[in-house]
Amino acid sequence: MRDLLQLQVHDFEVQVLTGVYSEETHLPQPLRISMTVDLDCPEHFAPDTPLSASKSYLDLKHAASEALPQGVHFTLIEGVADHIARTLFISDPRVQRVEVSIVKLAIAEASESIGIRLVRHRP
Ligand SMILES: Nc1nc2c(c(=O)[nH]1)N=C([C@H](O)[C@@H](O)CO)CN2
Repeated sequence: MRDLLQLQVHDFEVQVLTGVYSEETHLPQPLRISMTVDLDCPEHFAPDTPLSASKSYLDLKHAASEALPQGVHFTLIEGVADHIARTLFISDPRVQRVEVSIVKLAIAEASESIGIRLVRHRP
């Protein structure tokens, strides 16, 4: 089986303009975003291996916050997930697979989590 390095950020909350219905189209709403990125893995990580041998997990937070376009309304949260995946593929040729889960916090009636999971492979 091949070695695998996964970078992960879970339960990152961001405000995003999204929603299908007219009452949702004006105000940003909270999304809880989790991301897993599969990265080409070097043969060995020594104690002094620099960050350039891997990829910063902070890049995942950036893709799900500052890299999202300001003022753009995403009808579906699938569109938000797709934008995040594209940002991560473009940012680094070693990224082979991106998994993005999004929970739409504002629509829960009790403790349920409602949302989507998108898995993309490098085209
Ligand atoms: N697969 C999806 N289903 C739904 C979405 C969505 O973004 N992806 N959005 C909505 C509405 O915006 C809903 O959250 C408002 O109550 C419904 N279904």
